[in-house]
Amino acid sequence: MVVLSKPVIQQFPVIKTCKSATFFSGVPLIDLSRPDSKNLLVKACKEFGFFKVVNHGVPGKFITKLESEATKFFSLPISEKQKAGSPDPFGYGSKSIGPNGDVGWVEYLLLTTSTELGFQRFISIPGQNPENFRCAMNKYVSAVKRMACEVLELLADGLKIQPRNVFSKLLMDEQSDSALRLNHYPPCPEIQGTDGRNLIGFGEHTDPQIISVLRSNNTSGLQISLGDGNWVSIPPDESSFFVNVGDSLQVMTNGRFKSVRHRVVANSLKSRVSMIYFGGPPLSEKIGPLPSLVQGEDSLYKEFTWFEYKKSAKSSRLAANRLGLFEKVAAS
Ligand SMILES: C=C1C[C@]23C[C@@]1(O)CC[C@H]2[C@@]12CC[C@H](O)[C@@](C)(C(=O)O1)[C@H]2[C@@H]3C(=O)O
Ligand SMILES: O=C(O)CCC(=O)C(=O)O
Ligand SMILES: [Fe+2]
Repeated sequence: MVVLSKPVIQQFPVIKTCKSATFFSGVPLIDLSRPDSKNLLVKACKEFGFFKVVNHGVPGKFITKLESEATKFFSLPISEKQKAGSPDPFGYGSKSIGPNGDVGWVEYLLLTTSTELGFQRFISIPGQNPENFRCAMNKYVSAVKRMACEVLELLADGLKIQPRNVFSKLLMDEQSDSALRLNHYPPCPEIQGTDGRNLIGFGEHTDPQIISVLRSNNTSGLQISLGDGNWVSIPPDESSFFVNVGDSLQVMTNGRFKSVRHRVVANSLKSRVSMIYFGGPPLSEKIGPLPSLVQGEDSLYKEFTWFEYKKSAKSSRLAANRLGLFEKVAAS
């Protein structure tokens, strides 16, 4: 008996974005070697919650090494990749994102950066040298974390708040709950010629953590919401990093910085590989608007621990407004 499966386009969410072929030219560009970057950073976080970083100090060889380890992993047969375990919360996932029914044209590895646990998954995978992977991941994560901390310290300076490590200390903490995600979006030839319709690779969402640092190969796909209902496509740049403000930083800055809504659409011809570092606080850390940022204004959010927020995020759909539950109701 021949079993005919439904075309991909009928199995995955599609969106209509006629303007996806034109790239957005307004992405704030932050040159970390320039002395004026702190003010530009603050402006970018207020306006978009998103920016591109150049002169970032992350050695190119760390980037290429981890990308090649990721590519090697994704080219293994599915039965081998599944030996990394399912992503509950750390492991290999394909087409399903999170525990609540979200799907996308993507496969990924989700790993914790904090303990050996992140690498143990690789011990049993034939064709994957765990030591090479561990080394590539360690070097990449340390360098990206250093850059993320520099950005966070410049942001504290730009906001004129003290101490300047008020945000970065959360990532530097030994207990920091940070993660690394390696995403692979295979090309999807079926969508070619399906006029203005795009297959969802990773559906729209905001990142719950403090800051996310994304690097991808030169394949397009990332889009951000401008907050006015319009979505724009981000031109890929393999030598730069893209940074997202996460929900926790939006809360700590009492809404000054915007946690950017973003998504990825699949490409019909080229494969996209992205590597995202999610800088999160320790699980027991209390997250709330910083007292120095609520002087003379209302505090917009209730305080929560990162554990509480993660728990609540875990039971939400990808596109949910997760911060809604923690917003204070304005007094009338
Ligand atoms: C649908 C989900 C996937 C996610 C956990 C969640 O329940 C809601 C938040 C999602 C997200 C988005 C950013 C990151 O990719 C991620 C690792 C995170 O911290 O929150 C994912 C979660 C996931 O894939 O488990
Ligand atoms: O893969 C990408 O380019 C972005 C994915 C993303 O937003 C995420 O993993 O949270
Ligand atoms: Fe994201």
